[in-house]
Amino acid sequence: MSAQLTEEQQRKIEENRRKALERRAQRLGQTTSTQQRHSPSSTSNSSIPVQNVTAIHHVTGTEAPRKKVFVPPFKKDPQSVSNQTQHPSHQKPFTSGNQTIAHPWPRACLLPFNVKILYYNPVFPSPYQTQLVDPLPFSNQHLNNPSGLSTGVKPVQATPNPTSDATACTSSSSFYNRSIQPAQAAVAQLPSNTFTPKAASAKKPCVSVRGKCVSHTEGRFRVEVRYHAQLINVFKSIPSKNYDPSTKMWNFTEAAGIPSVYLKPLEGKEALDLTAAVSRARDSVTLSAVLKLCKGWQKPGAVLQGQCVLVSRTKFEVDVGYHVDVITAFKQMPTKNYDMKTRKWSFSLEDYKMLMDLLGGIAAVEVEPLPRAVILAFSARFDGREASSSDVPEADLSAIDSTITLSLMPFQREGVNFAVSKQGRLLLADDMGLGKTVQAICIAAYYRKEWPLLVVAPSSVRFTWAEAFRRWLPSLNPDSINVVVKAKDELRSGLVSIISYDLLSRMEKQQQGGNPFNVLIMDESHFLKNMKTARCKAALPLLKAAKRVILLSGTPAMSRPSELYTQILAVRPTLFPRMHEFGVRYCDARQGTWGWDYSGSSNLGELRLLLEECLMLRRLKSDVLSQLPAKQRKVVTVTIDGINTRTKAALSAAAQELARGHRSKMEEKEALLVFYNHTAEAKLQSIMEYITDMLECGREKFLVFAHHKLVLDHITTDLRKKNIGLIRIDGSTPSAERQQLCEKFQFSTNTCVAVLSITAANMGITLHSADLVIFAELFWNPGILIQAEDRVHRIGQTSNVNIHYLVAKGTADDYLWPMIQSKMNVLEQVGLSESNLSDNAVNSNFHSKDSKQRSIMEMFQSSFSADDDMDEAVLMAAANDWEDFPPEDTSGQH
Ligand SMILES: Nc1ncnc2c1ncn2[C@@H]1O[C@H](COP(=O)(O)OP(=O)(O)OP(=O)(O)O)[C@@H](O)[C@H]1O
Repeated sequence: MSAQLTEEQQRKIEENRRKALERRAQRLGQTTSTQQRHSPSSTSNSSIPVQNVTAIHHVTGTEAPRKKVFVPPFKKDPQSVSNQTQHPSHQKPFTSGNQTIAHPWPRACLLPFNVKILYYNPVFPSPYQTQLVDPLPFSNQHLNNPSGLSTGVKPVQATPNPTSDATACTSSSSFYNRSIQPAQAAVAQLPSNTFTPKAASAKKPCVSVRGKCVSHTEGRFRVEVRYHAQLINVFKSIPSKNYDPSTKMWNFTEAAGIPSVYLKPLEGKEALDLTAAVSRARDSVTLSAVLKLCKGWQKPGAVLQGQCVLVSRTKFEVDVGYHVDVITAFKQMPTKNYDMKTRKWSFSLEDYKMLMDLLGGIAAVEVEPLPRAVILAFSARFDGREASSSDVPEADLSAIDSTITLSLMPFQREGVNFAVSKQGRLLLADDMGLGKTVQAICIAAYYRKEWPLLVVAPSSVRFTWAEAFRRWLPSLNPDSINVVVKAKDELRSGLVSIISYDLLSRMEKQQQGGNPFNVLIMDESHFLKNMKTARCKAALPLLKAAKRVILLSGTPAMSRPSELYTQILAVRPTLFPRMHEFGVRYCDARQGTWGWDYSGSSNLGELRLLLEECLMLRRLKSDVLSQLPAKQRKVVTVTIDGINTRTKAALSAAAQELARGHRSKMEEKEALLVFYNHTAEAKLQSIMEYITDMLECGREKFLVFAHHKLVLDHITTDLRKKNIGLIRIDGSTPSAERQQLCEKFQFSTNTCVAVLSITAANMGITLHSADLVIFAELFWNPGILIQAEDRVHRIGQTSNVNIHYLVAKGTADDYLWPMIQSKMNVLEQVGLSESNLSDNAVNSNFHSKDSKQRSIMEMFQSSFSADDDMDEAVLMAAANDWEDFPPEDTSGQH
């Protein structure tokens, strides 16, 4: 940096700084003395904020000339600076115990007029940060001050914690890392017996009420202070207030963080003393400081407010109205850029520090700095050091099954690299169908030595996960995969456990007791979006304990940024330890009568950049279309565990009947149909569960194909109950209506689902506004399935198409699916089917190893072989007729 600043630039900076100081001094009616202090020959005081000069030194990288050595104005000379931190008179305790100390100062002088209180600047800490105070994390930005008591204390961003935020804050030489942890600063650098109450009161003639913040219950602090009517009004205005009759004290949440306060008096002994008083001890602070921690704080005298916003990985923009000094400061920045269209100035991040210093010196203007999280995340760029490389290093996957590593598409491999570069903590937000499962398994396998692994997923895909592990990690013993299906099942019985969110919330006790799952995959992690839900409450302790956290969601936030908060917290707890900090910056937080409203959105571009830098990887289909097959089929293993005993009995009777053999071909077909029919009934619940999950996962438009009227009716009724917009086309839909229905689906945003009969709606209609087709049931003729798939996979489709086949174990699907697969492969070989099922979707586990079942399958194949001249209309009629039978007759006799 220093190399880039010419002498002329440095002179201008200095001149501008001096002008600003002069203006401020004039306002304070102290022009003469200030000017004296800033005369080039002066080596003592200055009213420029501490950070300004130190920051400039940092930027220039040169040894600070003597004349620039800044001495805080409340010090008489440099020697007194050391007095501030080392003088024995400061080494007495401020209070004894938690007693409230009555103070003789008049209330109106809670903060003396000549005390200038600045944000603690986590970015450019000054050498005087021994004055930092951690007033508990009382940090409560909700502390509002309608009484008008407030001046002077400004809420500050939390100090970065370099140790806890290893990924973002990697270099100890970074100036971010030099900042002092507020609490530590106060404790470490101020002797515990810094100040006596007597001394404090003697030196603070302007505080009428003195109190302190102390821990109350977990997550709350209370303010110990004697009665003060105006103060009570302030307390009452704080959303998290609570009055505890037993202690007769008010307590508040340690909500959104302002963990430190930096008071910097302009001049005068009182001011000095106040600063010292505030610095007393980590849990003790003048109450005035508490009262000033309000959102609406303004720099005294500031008439123009502005904001810094990150606009790219290397640039930030300052959004502020016109002010001549501001423009002058802007023009001094080496990387300045003015956009004529937006009329905004932007700069490279390495200019941030210098610019903020200059702007800080302009009293009439207050510019909100970039959030702490942004500064942490992009620390190397602020430092002027280029981030080592934007390329993510290649992870060594040699220890992982080659079945998976060799199958990864290039973008999936990049996903794994990204995850490893983030130490296995990430939110993988790839578009739906891009293979998040395969990437997550590969990432988890990279950390295999740290297992046990827990997968939490929507209940409809638990078994699909188990199948995926078997498919992709053949080295994993299948017996070590434990799908938890009942609340009383042992959660930790396998090396890999798979559980649904809902079941997890019913197993809380068990989880708390056991060893942590070091590696955690949370599928459809937006299920965690609401902190108050049971599923989120159950997941949070697991997330806290896990070393690796792999969140998967194609739609991490469905409608507002606040939905991202818990997911960010899960992956990077130190980024925004408190919701309020996140809410103010990205959710346009507004205080209402009943508390804060975080339902809005603000600074979204910056949020995206931040997430991408720290924890999130998102690729859209359009980004990787060239790597994708046009059609991607997936087998979703659903369970029929929840079916009633009657259906279960009927299903097994049908299976037995089919296995009995010795029958005519006609009898065989009938037996197969009965089995097929009972399968439909058995799958009803899981079909609906899967469709519901798809909707909850943000699938906006999709097709559901089924064969039986029973299934079509069930889906339609259930979706209508849920107020989901749908169209239905089956054999009874008049041809004249079909086109209308298709147009409704294509063009209406409210129509989400097309419920279609496999046989009646597999041709002649276009529904390519969707890119997902779900087959709730299978059908023995793959040609018909392919035709049905092509309702979305046709000219006009710009995306790749996902096809999900719902297959239930222990049903006719066990036989139908392999048959469909082999037939599709035949079709593909002759160029009639576009993607190879065995490559993309089929799991070999669907080939039953049971010899008896194999023979049934063969029978199926022969019964429904392409050569068979069976009249499908007859089959269909038989299948549909079946529904008219009362339950007791559905045991296969019809
Ligand atoms: N590299 C690959 N090789 C072969 N098949 C793949 C590969 N990646 C993904 N697939 C297949 O693509 C289909 C979709 O993948 P997957 O279900 O993991 O996507 P997803 O991103 O989790 O989708 P969703 O968000 O809808 O759950 C699956 O059948 C999967 O087996």
